[in-house]
Amino acid sequence: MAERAGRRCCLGWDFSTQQVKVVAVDAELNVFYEDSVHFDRDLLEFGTQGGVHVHEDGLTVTSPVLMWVQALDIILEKMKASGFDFSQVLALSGAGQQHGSVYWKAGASQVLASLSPDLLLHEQLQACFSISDCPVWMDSSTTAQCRQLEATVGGAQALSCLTGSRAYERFTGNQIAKLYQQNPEAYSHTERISLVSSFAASLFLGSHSPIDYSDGSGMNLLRIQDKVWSQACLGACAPHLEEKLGLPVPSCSVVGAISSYFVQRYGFPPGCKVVAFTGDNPASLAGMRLEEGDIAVSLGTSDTLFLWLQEPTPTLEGHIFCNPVDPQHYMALLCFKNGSLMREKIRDELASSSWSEFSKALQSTEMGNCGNLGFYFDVMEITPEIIGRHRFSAENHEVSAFPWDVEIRALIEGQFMAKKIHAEGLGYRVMPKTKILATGGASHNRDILQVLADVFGTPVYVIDTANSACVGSAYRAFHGLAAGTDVPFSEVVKLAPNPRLAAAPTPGASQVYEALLQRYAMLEQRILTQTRGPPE
Ligand SMILES: O=C(CO)[C@@H](O)[C@H](O)CF
Repeated sequence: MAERAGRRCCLGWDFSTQQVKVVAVDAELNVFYEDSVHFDRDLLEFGTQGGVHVHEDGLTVTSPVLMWVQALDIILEKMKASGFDFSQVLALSGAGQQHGSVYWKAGASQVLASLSPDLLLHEQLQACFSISDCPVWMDSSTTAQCRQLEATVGGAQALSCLTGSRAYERFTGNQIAKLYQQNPEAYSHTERISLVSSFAASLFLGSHSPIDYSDGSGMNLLRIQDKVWSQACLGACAPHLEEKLGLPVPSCSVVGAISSYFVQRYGFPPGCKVVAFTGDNPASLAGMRLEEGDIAVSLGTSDTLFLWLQEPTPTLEGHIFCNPVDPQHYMALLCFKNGSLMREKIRDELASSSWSEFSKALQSTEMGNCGNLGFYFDVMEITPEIIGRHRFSAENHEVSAFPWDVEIRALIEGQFMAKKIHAEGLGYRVMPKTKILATGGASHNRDILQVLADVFGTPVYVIDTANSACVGSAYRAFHGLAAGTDVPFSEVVKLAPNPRLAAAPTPGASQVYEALLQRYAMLEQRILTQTRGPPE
């Protein structure tokens, strides 16, 4: 993309599972430069698939830290070769895949502080890590450590109230516990443990960057109410852990100025500020400019809900994180595994694999589906843990089949009623100004979005989130420039392009779904009781 001279800007980085990506955003919040390096395609020597190595046990999943370092070298050299004017960069921030962890070997901080501008980063950091393969969010090898952690603090619900989530295998505290137990020598040679986000920030800082509150909430270690490490959780995972983590900081913090390496090698201005990096999902919330009371619904293979919460109600489902743009508030993530996976299966089975036929079924059936309700989980659902297809008549009798058009509406209404019910279980409440931001493949189907608007009783907007973590990071960098002035994030990003209205709730929708939602919740509990016994 051509670069106009003298364009003051901020950079937003994303160290995601499959690539490192960067965008440059100008003062009018226009994205005018973007680039990326794909690990599988551009760094073949590391031999990753989807950016990771799945180990023989089928549970352990890691990524090579030097692959991430080398990817940054490649992008910066590409930007330099393209004539990008680094001298115009006022600040930068970034995102990293959540939960992953990087283990810096003793002495690394001295190397970071004295990098030679004549060499690439990866040529100088080869010996700076006590383990070269970092556990990432797809790892599920720490079940024993999860049970130990929950037992230490009084159970799963107690851990959720403390840290925002019950113990999850991918969460960093459990990964650190596993490393300490299985490789104590590497652990003892580790001077600092970073998340992927704070590791990336450290490269730009030339020193160890602190972990921010929002990404730190994905570790099962941070007390989300008072934003300090939980001594009980630290002690349950590994000794001397607090000194290896450093103190967490507010996500909007300026953590320092860019290191001289980048000034001398690439021409960044010495005063270029580094704003704390955060997790990819918190950065996406910033990129979507979610506000209090809003919901973002990512309709992909699995569906993900991003919620903005004032007062969270931690449960055994979903995750509560500290909010990345408002230190007083929170965000929540809820994952529904049977997303497009089910929508496409039912489309193929009943609508001749045609979305237009699928839409006709939604257009020809009425809101509330004459009281028919369905639960469609061909793989074990996460929220809640149910599997199979379950259909109920208006009289709550389980039936074996619905007419094709009733089945299609029952699928979509059921998916969205589940989202509303479980979002409210986390403390979410629809507010008068609430809007839903829909993203992902299914957000291109207006009839599906109409059902979403009707079930929630709120307008649905569509927004392009292709670069949401990067763009959100650039927005957070601009917000960092205003640090100390109490300018709210929403004020900093008000010039950004607005989402487009896609569907408004049908008059009378709230009345229809108020009763149906209660039945759906009751029947969901009935299925859970039948499949796993009465609640504890
Ligand atoms: O584990 C996750 C969130 O809890 C994933 O969305 C990772 O952040 C993806 F990188």
